Amino acid sequence: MSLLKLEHVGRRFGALQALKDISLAVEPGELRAVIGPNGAGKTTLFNLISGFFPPTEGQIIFDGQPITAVSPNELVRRGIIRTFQITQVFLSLSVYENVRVAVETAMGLQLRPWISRATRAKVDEKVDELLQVTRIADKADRIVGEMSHGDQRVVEIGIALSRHPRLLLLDEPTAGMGDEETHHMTDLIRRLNKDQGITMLFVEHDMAIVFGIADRITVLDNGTFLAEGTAAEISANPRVQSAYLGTAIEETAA
Ligand SMILES: Nc1ncnc2c1ncn2[C@@H]1O[C@H](COP(=O)(O)OP(=O)(O)OP(=O)(O)O)[C@@H](O)[C@H]1O
Repeated sequence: MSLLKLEHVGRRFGALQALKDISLAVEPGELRAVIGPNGAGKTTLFNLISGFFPPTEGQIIFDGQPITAVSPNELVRRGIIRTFQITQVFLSLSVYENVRVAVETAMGLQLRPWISRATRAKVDEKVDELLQVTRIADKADRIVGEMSHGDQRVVEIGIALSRHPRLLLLDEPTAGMGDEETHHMTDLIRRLNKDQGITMLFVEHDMAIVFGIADRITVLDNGTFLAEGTAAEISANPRVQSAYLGTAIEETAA
């Protein structure tokens, strides 16, 4: 069974049809990229899946259940995690403290005046695990507000992981990053998908990343579904080339 399904989904904003008749299915364990030119509807698609607003047409199904009218908070509980949606990065706190607060919140401990030693040990263990997975343990004591943009986004992902995502939505995960940070983020996405089995949907403008790591790629154009397939299929698709990619693909292949 597909983890996520969109059936003829559309979204209007007044007279503007931002998305029209989008149907797609994401399988468990998939790493799916969503690409398209500016204004194609990628962010709108993420907003619909994460419950930020409902579709005006069609149906969204997650894990076999319709979620079209489910609130964002309930979707987080069910495992649809979008980085900015749950991100409460406290800039004045350290990486460790940020991840600890996230883990405590995910465990329902934030309002408890007192935490037992056993529970504290469990929290510490989970925080350590997340710092290891995201490979940011060596910066655990750094104040987040003083870190680079790339490191802050890695902390965001650590926080997202504390929620046990079943579907992780990443909106331009490498935007504004230098080469080294981009490499770290790309490697993290790949490891979370391949080693931890987290199903992911990511919007990305950097075609080298998209073609390098995505299992499948969905292409939107002007609010409509243009194509879907593997990197090889998409790069060979004449409709995609003429609508959008052309030179970007040639540059990536060169
Ligand atoms: N809340 C909104 N109210 C009105 N119009 C909106 C809203 N959100 C998006 N739109 C419009 O919907 C269309 C699709 O926008 P969207 O942001 O989803 O595209 P995108 O593919 O994410 O673009 P980009 O790559 O530039 O981020 C655009 O015409 C945009 O102006």
